[in-house]
Amino acid sequence: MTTEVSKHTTKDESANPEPDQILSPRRSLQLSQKKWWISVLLCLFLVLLGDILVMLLLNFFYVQDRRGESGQDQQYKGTWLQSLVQNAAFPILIPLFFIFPSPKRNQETNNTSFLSFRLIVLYFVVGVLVAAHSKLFALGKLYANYGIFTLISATQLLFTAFFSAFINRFKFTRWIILSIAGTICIYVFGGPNFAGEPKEDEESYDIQAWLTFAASVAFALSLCFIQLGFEKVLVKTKRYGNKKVFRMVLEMQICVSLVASVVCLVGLFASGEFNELKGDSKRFKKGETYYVLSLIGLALSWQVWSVGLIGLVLYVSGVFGDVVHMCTSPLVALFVVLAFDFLDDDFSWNRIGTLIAIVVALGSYFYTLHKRNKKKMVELNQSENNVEV
Ligand SMILES: Nc1ncnc2[nH]cnc12
Repeated sequence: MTTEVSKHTTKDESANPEPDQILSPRRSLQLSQKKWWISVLLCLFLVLLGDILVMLLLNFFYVQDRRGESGQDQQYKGTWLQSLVQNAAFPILIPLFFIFPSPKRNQETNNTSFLSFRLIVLYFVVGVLVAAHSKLFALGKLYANYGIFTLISATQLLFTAFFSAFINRFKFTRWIILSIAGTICIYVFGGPNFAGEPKEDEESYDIQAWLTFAASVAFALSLCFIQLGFEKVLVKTKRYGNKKVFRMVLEMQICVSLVASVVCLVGLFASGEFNELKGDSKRFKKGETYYVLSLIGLALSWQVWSVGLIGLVLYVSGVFGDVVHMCTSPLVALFVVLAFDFLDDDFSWNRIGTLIAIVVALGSYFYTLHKRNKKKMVELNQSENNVEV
């Protein structure tokens, strides 16, 4: 399988040995697999942290902004701003991009172009998809009951699996299928409450369904194209040799967010929403300073989430990234229950059940990854034995 688990040793690397390759191939593979597990766990933690912070701050924002009390039709406004906030804090990643190391320079990585035409097209397409799902999810959340939003947005994992099968030639194992099924149940039954829901007489389920379906498709496609970009396009620039390094995640996130932010900025001005910002900040219960601070906090939290998610796509796959994102739902709900006291929210039995189910859903995916790593080790041992004979 080529789409999952980085190819730990390649011909190119053996031609230009780095410290790892001076060790025996077996030890070197062991080390790179250990590094790979640490990277995966770190990205998983970033997705969890990002998901929790985003939902806490979004709830804070919608509790404070009193849009239902304004007397005008404010309920569905402010979504260009929300989608801009989801993407706009990417400049904080630029210093990190220069801090994180690139693979050591060698003949292959020396004379390489920074951007190729295909890479520019990829960043543009993914940027537009990200802007689209940011805007559509932001709108979908406001049109009706959040439980229905969750139910429909659970299709994002089905779409991701479907598109991955074609675009990334993703191979399913029975453990991955179990993990996907478990994740959908966890997401549907364990989700948090959301303070931006409209009053019952304002709910519009039809519009919500279409917006959320479209958002789920755009989100799934963006994950698959990001994976394709890492495996087939970014690799071809040869800037990173044949390695999967964290710098690639930062490059992808910075370039994609730049495009998405431009699209959202155009939307913000073209829709006239920009002129309403002053009124929005004045309506905020805690005052303008908290309005600005909550938006800054949201923008930073979205970056944490995105970097973790794109990291999981790089190290594992788009399907795994989505599984992790959706599995965080009950933990997000737990933090929302602890932090807010609205809608008689409590951590009910179904949520406790989904918390336990996370172990099964993530465990079965991890089992597949562990088996693949083990298979690589066995193959290496066999090839070493063959050489010795
Ligand atoms: N993937 C996603 N699922 C649900 N809500 C989202 N908001 C932004 N991205 C989302």
